[in-house]
Amino acid sequence: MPWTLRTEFAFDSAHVITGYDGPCGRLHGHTYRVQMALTSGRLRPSAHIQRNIMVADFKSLKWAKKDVTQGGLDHAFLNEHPDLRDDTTAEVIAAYLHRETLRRVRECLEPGDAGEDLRLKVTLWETPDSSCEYWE
Ligand SMILES: Nc1nc2c(c(=O)[nH]1)N=C([C@H](O)[C@H](O)COP(=O)(O)OP(=O)(O)OP(=O)(O)O)CN2
Ligand SMILES: [Zn+2]
Repeated sequence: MPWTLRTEFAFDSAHVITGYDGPCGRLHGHTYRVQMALTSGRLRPSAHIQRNIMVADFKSLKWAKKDVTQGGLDHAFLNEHPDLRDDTTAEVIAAYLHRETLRRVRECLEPGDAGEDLRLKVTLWETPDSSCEYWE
């Protein structure tokens, strides 16, 4: 694929891995770091520009850094999130970020463009030395 768009951001959230026999089973928080890598075989317009000059708008990959009251994951209690609930591992959060980001990117495509060439890899760091990658 000719283009890979990469962007990184962070969000701060609290969580409990429900049922975990150890410290992660108690309420605690992380500054999660995320890298989104979106590969594409062609360039497209975005919500802000009509010419075919973007893989996707960087803004569309960074929705999760918004406050939880604005639809993101910042300053959230992740266990209250309807897509996460008890299972707030890095694996489950990374899969959710992947699913929701691709849904949002596809929602912005022009009629007739299914975005079959788009491939997304999400890397989520829960701590500076522990991360999870999710891609299809
Ligand atoms: N496969 C997974 N294992 C663990 C996860 C996870 O999401 N997936 N999460 C946790 C806890 O949330 C914990 O807060 C993070 O674990 P860890 O990297 O061990 O963090 P520490 O900084 O506390 O590590 P130490 O090196 O032990 O100090 C646990 N496991
Ligand atoms: Zn944790």
